[in-house]
Amino acid sequence: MCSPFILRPGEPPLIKGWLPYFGEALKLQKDPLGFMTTLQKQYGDVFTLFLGGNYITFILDPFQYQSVVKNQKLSFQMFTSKFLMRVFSVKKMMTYHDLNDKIHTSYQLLRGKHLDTLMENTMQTLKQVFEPQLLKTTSWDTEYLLTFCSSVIFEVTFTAIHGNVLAGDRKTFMTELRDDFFKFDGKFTHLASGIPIELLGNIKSIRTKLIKQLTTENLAKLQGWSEVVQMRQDILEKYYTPKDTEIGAHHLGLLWASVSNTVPTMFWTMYYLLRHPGAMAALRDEIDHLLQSTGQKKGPGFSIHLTREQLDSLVYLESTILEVLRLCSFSGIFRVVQEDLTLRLESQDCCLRKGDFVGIFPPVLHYDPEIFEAPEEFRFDRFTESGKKKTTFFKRGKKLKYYHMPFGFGVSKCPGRFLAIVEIKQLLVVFLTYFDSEIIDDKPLELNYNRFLFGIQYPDSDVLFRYKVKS
Ligand code: HEM
Repeated sequence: MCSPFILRPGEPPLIKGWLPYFGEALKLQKDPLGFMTTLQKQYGDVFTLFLGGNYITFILDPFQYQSVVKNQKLSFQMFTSKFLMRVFSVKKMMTYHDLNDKIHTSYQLLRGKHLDTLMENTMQTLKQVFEPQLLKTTSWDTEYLLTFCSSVIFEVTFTAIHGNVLAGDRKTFMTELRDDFFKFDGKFTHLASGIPIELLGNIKSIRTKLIKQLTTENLAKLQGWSEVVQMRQDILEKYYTPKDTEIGAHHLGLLWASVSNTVPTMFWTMYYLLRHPGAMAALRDEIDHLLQSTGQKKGPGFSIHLTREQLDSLVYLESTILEVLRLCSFSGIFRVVQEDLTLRLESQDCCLRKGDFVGIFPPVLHYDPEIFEAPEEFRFDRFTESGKKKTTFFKRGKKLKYYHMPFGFGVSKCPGRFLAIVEIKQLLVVFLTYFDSEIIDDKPLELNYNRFLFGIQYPDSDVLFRYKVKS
């Protein structure tokens, strides 16, 4: 869009703010939901916001999302290529569009029977992580909850997807990689918003180090790559020479996608359970019942084994995770307008300009009191009905197709969603079966909106909790 900006007929109302470049970004970051719902009351379900140098037309009515999903002239690829370049320094996606398509085909290896193998690997790593604890006496261990979740999720996910480090170096390798990863991840929104990496202290050298760890040569030192990494590598080798470090940048992208949202989801799930003993007790009951009905006794060592179907039968466990995602996801879903066009919505036609963005902001849906009663409250059984999974939610008396969108939608829907949920379920089953736990800092936490528009939000501080092997 050219400046000074003059609205053309058919274009939605524009809210520019007074700050050059940032526009309304600071207000949105301070209170994303409050700000968006105020604008919705004032301007309706369709309006354009000027944010960080971009014009983004938000469509807030969930019955209109379909028009965005179906429109072929709204591109996700253009959005994602720029993002990969800024954050991970992956350059080839900008020019080789078929590379993106090929990589997408590899994501089928994150579901179906392939997921069973990933689950097996996850259980093996959980065993490695927790077995030493189980052999300890029953004294309490005190830890920070976010630190605990980051460490376990990083190790479990990295090992399931990228493989295992040969014994000996394993712990040192994992600790160093994890620490570098979270330092890099801490500056992720800066990078995504286009701040040059040179202005971010030592992040450039940390990113270079991470990329190097994941180049062809170093990846080859890991054992048991998942099928998705194997296929990604095969595809990349057709586009790059084996020594090209950009291969490592692609793998860093996958590592980031697999860890960065799973960690805060795990954190909030544990946190809500620790602060809601009724929910914790209901989940323990559900898990105990399943273990009994599958003839599994909790012995002294680590012996649980559950299939995917058995995990899926834990409806209260799943509902708890869905509820956490509803409360803590502040992702935006974006598409780039490829040419001037008119989006036909039920209530109006909406003219859009080439190069601008269309955005959907699911938190407005997730916190809509017409869809979710008392939306601010954590209700672990919200996604259950008569002991079964609940999938029908209504607005204006009409059944909603989209009511829960922490994983995005359409072409960009998260391909790792099944793995993320299974992994969190496995960790919770292990943790609730073998350990008693208590929160120590019983202070209420808030979401820190540093990553608003990008996934699950982190808490504004860490909290202490303690756990011990059940006697
Ligand atoms: C609770 C955990 C997770 C959440 C909330 C989450 C959420 C998301 C969201 C919102 C997107 C972007 C959608 C968009 O821009 O429209 C995405 C993309 C992606 N996610 Fe996840 N994700 C999670 C875990 C995982 C895991 C475990 C993996 C494993 C590999 C993964 C792999 C990916 C990939 C590869 C993409 C990019 C897809 C593309 O380029 O189209 N995610 N995820």
